[in-house]
Amino acid sequence: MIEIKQLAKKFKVENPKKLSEQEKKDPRLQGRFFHSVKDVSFRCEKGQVLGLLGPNGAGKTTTLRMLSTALQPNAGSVEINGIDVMKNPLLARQKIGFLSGSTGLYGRLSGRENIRYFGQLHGMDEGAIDRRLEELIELLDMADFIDRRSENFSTGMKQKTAIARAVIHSPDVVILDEPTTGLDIMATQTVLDFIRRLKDQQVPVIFSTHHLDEVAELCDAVTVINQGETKFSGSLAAFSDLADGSLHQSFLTAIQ
Ligand SMILES: Nc1ncnc2c1ncn2[C@@H]1O[C@H](COP(=O)(O)OP(=O)(O)OP(=O)(O)O)[C@@H](O)[C@H]1O
Repeated sequence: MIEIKQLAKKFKVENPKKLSEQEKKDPRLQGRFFHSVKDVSFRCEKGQVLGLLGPNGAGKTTTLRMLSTALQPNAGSVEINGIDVMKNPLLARQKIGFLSGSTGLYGRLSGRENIRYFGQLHGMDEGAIDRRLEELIELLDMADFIDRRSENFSTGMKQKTAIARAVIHSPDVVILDEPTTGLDIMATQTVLDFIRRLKDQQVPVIFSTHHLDEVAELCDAVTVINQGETKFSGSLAAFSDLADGSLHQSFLTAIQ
């Protein structure tokens, strides 16, 4: 189980001229600080998939980066199976698999070497890495390209490699930032099937997306954030009930 309560994160605005027109008008801009996340709370139980929704700039990536320990929150708490992530970041990192927006693969290494390297960083022995790699290569349909240098990978190949790398250590919780963005229909389906399999294995998955069809297909729970605040958090059924069965309309109702 993962629970986050009242998370907040502000960034110092180093150069106000670089802010977009939208950001200049955003009420989260207060003096020299932009309060990207002001009050975000949600909870994802064992075996649940939670979809994190919100318009561009709502604070989804910032929230997920705090969950994964990549960013230190200014306020609030994150707990994974009772462990306080902020007090135990090293332990938490063992428990979390995090796919960030930028895949950041080492181009000179093959897909397999990229994934293997992360297994080593997690302290796995070579036999365990090999076994898990074979499983992931099959699940994510990577056999055709896994031994090629990753610098020439397509977007889909990069994303699959990055997902495999994020979960090589069989984490207790998986956090995916827009895992299907830029993928073709088949690669998207492979990634969605992979998330479904994690759910079958009782691993909680939190993923951000702009695709409501993915939410309908996969999610048990939905959290909507807008301008850095949770606007809705509940079951998919409750989200659907916000409007007359159209998730698109539910989303618009939630952010208003
Ligand atoms: N390091 C930073 N410094 C300053 N502002 C930041 C920083 N990181 C994020 N922001 C700002 O915080 C806001 C929220 O950004 P975030 O990337 O979390 O949104 P998002 O919901 O993931 O958006 P999208 O759907 O477009 O990916 C944006 O206005 C962004 O410009």
